[in-house]
Amino acid sequence: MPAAHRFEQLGAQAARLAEVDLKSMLQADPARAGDFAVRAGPLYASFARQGYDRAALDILFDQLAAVDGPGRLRALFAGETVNPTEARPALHTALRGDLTHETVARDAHAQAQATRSRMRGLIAALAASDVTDIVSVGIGGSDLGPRLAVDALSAPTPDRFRVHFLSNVDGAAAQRTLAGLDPARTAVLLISKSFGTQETLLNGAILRQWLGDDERLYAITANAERAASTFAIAPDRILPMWDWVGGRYSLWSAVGLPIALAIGADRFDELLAGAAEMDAHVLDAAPRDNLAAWHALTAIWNTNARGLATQAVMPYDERLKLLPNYLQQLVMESLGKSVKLDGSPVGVQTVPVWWGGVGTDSQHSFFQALHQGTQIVPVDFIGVARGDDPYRENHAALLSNLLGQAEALANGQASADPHRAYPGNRPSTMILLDSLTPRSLGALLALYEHSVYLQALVWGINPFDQFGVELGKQVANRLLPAVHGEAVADDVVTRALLAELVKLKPAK
Ligand SMILES: O=P(O)(O)OC[C@H]1O[C@H](O)[C@H](O)[C@@H](O)[C@@H]1O
Repeated sequence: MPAAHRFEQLGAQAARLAEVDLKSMLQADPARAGDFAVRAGPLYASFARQGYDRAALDILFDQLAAVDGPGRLRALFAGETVNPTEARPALHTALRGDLTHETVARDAHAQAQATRSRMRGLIAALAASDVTDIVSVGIGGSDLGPRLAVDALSAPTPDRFRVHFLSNVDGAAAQRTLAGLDPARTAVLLISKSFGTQETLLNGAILRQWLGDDERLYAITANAERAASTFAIAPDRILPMWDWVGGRYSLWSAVGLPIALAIGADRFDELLAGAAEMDAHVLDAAPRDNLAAWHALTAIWNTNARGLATQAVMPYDERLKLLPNYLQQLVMESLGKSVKLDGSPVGVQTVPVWWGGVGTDSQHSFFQALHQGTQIVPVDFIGVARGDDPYRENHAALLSNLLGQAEALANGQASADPHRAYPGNRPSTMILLDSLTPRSLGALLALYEHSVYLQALVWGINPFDQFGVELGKQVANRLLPAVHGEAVADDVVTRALLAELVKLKPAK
């Protein structure tokens, strides 16, 4: 059956269920609470509050079968060219496990292992030195994953190194990062797959000058030549990346060095092991027992059957507050496409806008709109069973808020006063972690990676390229002389704005 017909079938299911609300679906079929849930390693996820029923789920799982989900997962792990527009495999799974006997994946895994032993050597050398602070310079995939994992997994007071991140090209970011740091006790990591990223090159130049000494300057890159030529970094201080690892899938590689410095090499290995455990689950579990399949098909349901334009992610754990930022890149850079692999239009909606914030803070800002606004926003709630802080009453309150919000969104509450009525019927997925550890975080992030891959299969798009980010960079580069006042911009609006910038700039 052509893809267009499959999406029409989904639309018909949504139309059939349009007048049925979650509360009555659960009343009619209370076994959903147990049946619409999947456990995988340290994670448990409940999809019981999504607006599909068993018949609609059958159609959804048919979608995955129609695009050979299991076969295409094997192709990903085996190192087949799953990124055809750049003629590359995407072997992030080989960075953390050894799940295929194919030569390409085996070689990738061996290179990753060799690099991890070099990382251990570097960490040991830095630990034996006077260095107390690490500045990690990178942006996008060379920043968001390490930043999230360091924030999520660091002890309340640093074990050995204080790790700082510098990404924005705004000089204020460099100024703030460096304030209070001592160059003699700081090591700098320049992380850039391409070593051609403007932000990282400019900030790298600032940091190199500030350090005044190349000894504590390191690079993690797939372009060692450029790191050596532009920053004179010696080969023993350059760790490799490879073109078979996408930037937003790279925290498992040497890009994760800030993580390993912050939490130790053993715990970094546990993060990889947690991801590998999820990889094994996703590869081996039948579609109906497969957490990534459920998660991906839920996204397809909300986007294509229900036409929902945004998706929120709400971690109820302060340590996961950067998860929405990380997922915005992983999901939206991967799935923000409108053409299929063959260049033809997808013909249906692809990625919704991903956004979110930490609970409970978000309850006091935008949850009003989730409960009573006109837009239906599906939510991924993320909770952690065991808290690690000493404040047990706070953790109980946190969990009751997590459960309470999801329940209130689903069930609503009638009132004679329309201002005080809660319509309910607002869908959410609940993802629970046993505790926040390297293992569970690794599993959670790998789950999202695989969900993204499966969504891309259903839409027929390439989740591993990101040509959309290039044009803006090119135009910005062209405009640099005009910003310096050395050229005139071609575009009439840009020209007017540049003139206003000159007028607005206060004289010193
Ligand atoms: O690691 P780099 O080559 O410096 O790239 C950093 C980031 O910038 C690019 O523009 C892409 O949008 C990202 O996918 C990438 O992670």
